[in-house]
Formats: sequence, structure tokens, C-alpha cells
Amino acid sequence: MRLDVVSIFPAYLAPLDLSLIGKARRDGLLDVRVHDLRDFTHDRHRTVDDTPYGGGAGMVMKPEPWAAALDSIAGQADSRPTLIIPGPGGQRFDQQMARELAGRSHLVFACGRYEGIDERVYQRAARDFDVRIVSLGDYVLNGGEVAALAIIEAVARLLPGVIGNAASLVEESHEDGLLEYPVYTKPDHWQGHSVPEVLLSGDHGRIAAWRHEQRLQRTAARRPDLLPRPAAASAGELNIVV
Ligand SMILES: COc1ccc2nc(C(=O)O)sc2c1
Repeated sequence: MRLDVVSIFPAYLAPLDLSLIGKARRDGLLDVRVHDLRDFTHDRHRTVDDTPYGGGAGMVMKPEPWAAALDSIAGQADSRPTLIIPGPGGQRFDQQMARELAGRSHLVFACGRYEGIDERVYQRAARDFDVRIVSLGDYVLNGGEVAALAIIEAVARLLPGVIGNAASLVEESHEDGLLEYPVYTKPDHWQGHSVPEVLLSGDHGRIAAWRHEQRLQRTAARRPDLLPRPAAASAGELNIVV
């Protein structure tokens, strides 16, 4: 998978050199290219923003640098890329979208700042990209970089070879609609707290059943909205102990 990220703060994307994403890049599983939007300006001050038409607070990102950056990337693309523009008004990102994006060969992230990107950039980008406006949630960040990092990590970890043990992807939160079960490690007694006996039993059938029940209980207690209807009863009805 090729990933391009365009930002006026390329250093914000430095975490993509670390940990599993960094290793995937070094292993050739990911081709990640970070671009400084200011490299696509032509004035002495490398200007990327200007005042909004119609007035209002803040500044708007100019269309010309974005068009030059996206044209450059589109010109290098082997196939029609997906352009992800993080924004508070976007479609809510979730694990299903992560799985869908993991099936694409080329993702491009346009990280806005200020009050956003001139609307004409979105319209023009639709010529060369499948454009998706995506939000992490119902809150507002200062720009798209943090959202891009989160989306990239959620997508890249689903690619074959990125996570060493693919089995660990199976019973994760949201992978099959339930939250994950609690995990424990040594010591078996710690500050008056013991590991549940079933986990020390060696009975894999009992362990699997206990873990599934824990997932149901946790989901009902913390995220009943994830449970299939009509099973999405209140925690009290299910006698849930958090
Ligand atoms: C100007 O660019 C922004 C501003 C806020 C913002 N908030 C996001 C979110 O996912 O909540 S993405 C994003 C991009």
C-alpha cells in the first residue's frame, strides 16, 4: 500500500517512522510519503492561507497549493487513489471503514488547518481521486494530522504482515461488534488481586466461554449500542457487574 500525507506540519507525521508502521515501511509493506504543502507554493513567503470570502474568523487554506500537491501525487499514481480529507463534518471513522480502506492500494491524506480548505479543492479533487471526508468523532481538532495518524494506524495494522501475530486481530474490540475481554499476566496474585481461576485451569473450552461472556458483559455495560437489537438491553436487565 502506498500512503501519501500532505500537511503544513510534516513533522507531525514523524510517528509513522516508529514501531510497527515504521517496521512495515522498512520491510517494504508500506510506501509512506509525507509532503510539505508549502513546497507547492511559489511566493517568497510560501503562503498557504488567506482571509475567508464572506468574512468570519480565521483563515482558509488557498486552493492553488492543494491543487499543485494533489496533481503531483495523482500524476505518480498507478491507479485512482482514495483521498481522505479529515474534517469535523466528515463521515465517522470506524473499524468497518478501516477494513474497507485496507483493501485500497493507494491512500492520500490531505491534512487541513486553520478554518479548513477552500471548498473548490474538494470538487476538483473528485476528478482524480475517490474523495472521502472523515472524522474521528464528534469533537474538533486543530487540524487533520492527528486524525490521519489514527486512520493510518487503524488501516495499516490490518494489512498482511504488519502485525506479527495476525491472530491478535481476531478478538479485538469492534472487530466482530464486541469489546475485547480482560487480559492478565504474571504474577497470579498482586496487591490482593488474583487472576480469575478459569484462566489458570488450562481448560481451553472453559476459558473461551468465559472470555466470550466477558466480552458480552463489557459491551452491554460500556457500549450497549454495539449489541444487536433487541439484545441491547440495559446493563441492569442483564445483571451486569462492571
Ligand atoms: C482544519 O482541519 C481540521 C480541523 C478539525 C478537525 N477535526 C477532526 C476530527 O476528526 O475530529 S479532523 C479536523 C481537521
